[in-house]
Amino acid sequence: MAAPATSHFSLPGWKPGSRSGLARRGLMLVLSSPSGAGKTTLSRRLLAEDDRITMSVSVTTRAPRPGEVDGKDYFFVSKERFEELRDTGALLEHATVFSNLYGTPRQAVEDALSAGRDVLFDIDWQGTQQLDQSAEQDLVKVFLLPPTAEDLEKRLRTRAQDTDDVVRQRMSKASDEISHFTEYDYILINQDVEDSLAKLKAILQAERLKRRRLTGLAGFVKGLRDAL
Ligand SMILES: Nc1nc2c(ncn2[C@@H]2O[C@H](COP(=O)(O)OP(=O)(O)O)[C@@H](O)[C@H]2O)c(=O)[nH]1
Ligand SMILES: Nc1ncnc2c1ncn2[C@@H]1O[C@H](COP(=O)(O)OP(=O)(O)O)[C@@H](O)[C@H]1O
Repeated sequence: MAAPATSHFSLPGWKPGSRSGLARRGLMLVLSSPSGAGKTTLSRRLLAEDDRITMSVSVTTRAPRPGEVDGKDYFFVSKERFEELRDTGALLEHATVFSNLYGTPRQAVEDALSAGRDVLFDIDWQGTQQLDQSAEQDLVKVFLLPPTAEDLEKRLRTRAQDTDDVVRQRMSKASDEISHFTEYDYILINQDVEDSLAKLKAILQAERLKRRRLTGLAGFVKGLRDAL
């Protein structure tokens, strides 16, 4: 006998009320770019508009910029504390960027993923390579490019949070950073924030539908076929 029309809501693997429907593994969305291309801006917008993704808050030995909040933008730590975290395996990946140490706390990422949430990372190419080795299947790698070199410099200057020396240092590293674009799955030329955000959301939506992430799919399809 055919099952009642609503019975698929109780099929294994189907989460009632969830917009995506099927239970799935959380994914790890990485945003990398040369400094000033717009990672922080896009990350904030995405987090504000998508309640299924959590930011991975990195630890760093860099000094806070004006307005940056400890525990929200970064965990600002001493070099000694950073080394202790790194040496006790508390970091999922770590790298030196612009003479400062940066790393991703492991526990928060594992907790979010096991709760079925997605995690957003603003990390450089070195960290991305390390995540690729440990979590390739869960990783979605997006690289942002500035539309022009002039735009990049203007953005670094209008952010007005770094000294002239720091801006110069970041501009001179930009070409090296950009050379890693081939290691990424998606490229966004960040000319217009709204347009880039729409594209980033489209990437996320499509990646969430990848068959291999849908842990509830086999049970759902089995239930569906049994009912046919
Ligand atoms: N590998 C790695 N890179 C990080 C991490 N956190 C931040 N970064 C990168 O470090 C670089 C400098 O970051 P930041 O000092 O905030 O400067 P900004 O990119 O100009 O905003 C950027 O490329 C970040 O993506 C981390 O936990 N791991
Ligand atoms: N598409 C864009 N068009 C114009 N300005 C932008 C755009 N994206 C970001 N910005 C500005 O550029 C500066 C650097 O952006 P930010 O998000 O801090 O870059 P990143 O995190 O990659 O270093 C900020 O002042 C930001 O408001």
